[in-house]
Amino acid sequence: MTRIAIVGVAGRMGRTLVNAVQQDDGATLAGGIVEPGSSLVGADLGELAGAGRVGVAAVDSLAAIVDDFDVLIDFTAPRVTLSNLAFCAAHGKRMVIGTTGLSDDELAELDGFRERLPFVFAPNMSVGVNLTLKLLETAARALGDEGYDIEVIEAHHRHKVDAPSGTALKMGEVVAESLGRTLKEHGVFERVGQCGPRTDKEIGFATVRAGDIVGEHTVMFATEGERIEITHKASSRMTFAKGAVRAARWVADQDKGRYSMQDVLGLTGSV
Ligand SMILES: NC(=O)C1=CN([C@@H]2O[C@H](COP(=O)(O)OP(=O)(O)OC[C@H]3O[C@@H](n4cnc5c(N)ncnc54)[C@H](OP(=O)(O)O)[C@@H]3O)[C@@H](O)[C@H]2O)C=CC1
Ligand SMILES: O=C(O)C1=N[C@H](C(=O)O)C[C@H](O)C1
Repeated sequence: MTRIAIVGVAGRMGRTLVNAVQQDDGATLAGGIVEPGSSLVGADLGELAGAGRVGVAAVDSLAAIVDDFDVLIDFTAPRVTLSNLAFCAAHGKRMVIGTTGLSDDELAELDGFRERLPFVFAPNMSVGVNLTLKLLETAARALGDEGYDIEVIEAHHRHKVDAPSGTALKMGEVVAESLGRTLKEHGVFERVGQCGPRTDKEIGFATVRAGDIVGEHTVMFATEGERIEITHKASSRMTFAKGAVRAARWVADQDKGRYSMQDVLGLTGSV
């Protein structure tokens, strides 16, 4: 039985994760962390998540539950996640990280933990998106150098704080790598005013923020006379949460290292 603690347990993903852990026979809910000083300290995690009383109270520090859990699931914010990595590395814990919006420097800092603890880091934990990454690799190899323009379009709820989404960036990276390009050189993240026609090799990104959209991603391959669109639509956060719990059970048996959802799902290859 994997003992799981959830940080950011009052958030959209945190609450969904409580339900996902409760529904998983191989996992047990060992703790939940809210922001320091939060009025939710002491609240029952199940009641917080609308899952009924579970008898585990929210705390506001990892130190308060350090002996209770094996794996920490973290869907919060970049600086919070990096601080939790340091804590988990120092205390022999494992992590599953879904946080997006890390800067290049923050990504380098995160990567530095690969020799200090086992952790899974993925911008999208759904099985569907991770399969889509494989489809994109195949499509890019077949179409990308044949005059097809590549655009990535994503839509999310009005509360999302980072853009483009981590998933959109990952999709762009997979396509770029398959074609020997980089997003640094070929990514186009803004078009406004007299920006001129598109160049052949650019990979464009477009972002929608509206209402309660859970998460939608399309990669378009367009040329004269036809257009191929590969789309994934999430309609419930439970798809991410179930993936994260699966990753937590998996990482509990791994050696130190940084892993992706491709590793968890056994989808071999470069993504
Ligand atoms: N990889 C994946 O599959 C997915 C990734 N995500 C990513 O997960 C992240 C969170 O998304 P979402 O749940 O929608 O965001 P929310 O804002 O709903 O949740 C984040 C939570 O973290 C809490 N928090 C902030 N600082 C701390 C701290 N120091 N200690 C404990 N808790 C803290 C916040 O508390 P407070 O409200 O008090 O500020 C909030 O409850 C985003 O980066 C998002 O992109 C989302 C869905 C799927
Ligand atoms: O913030 C969200 O909600 C989501 N974020 C992730 C991302 O940035 O890709 C994954 C999912 O699309 C939902």
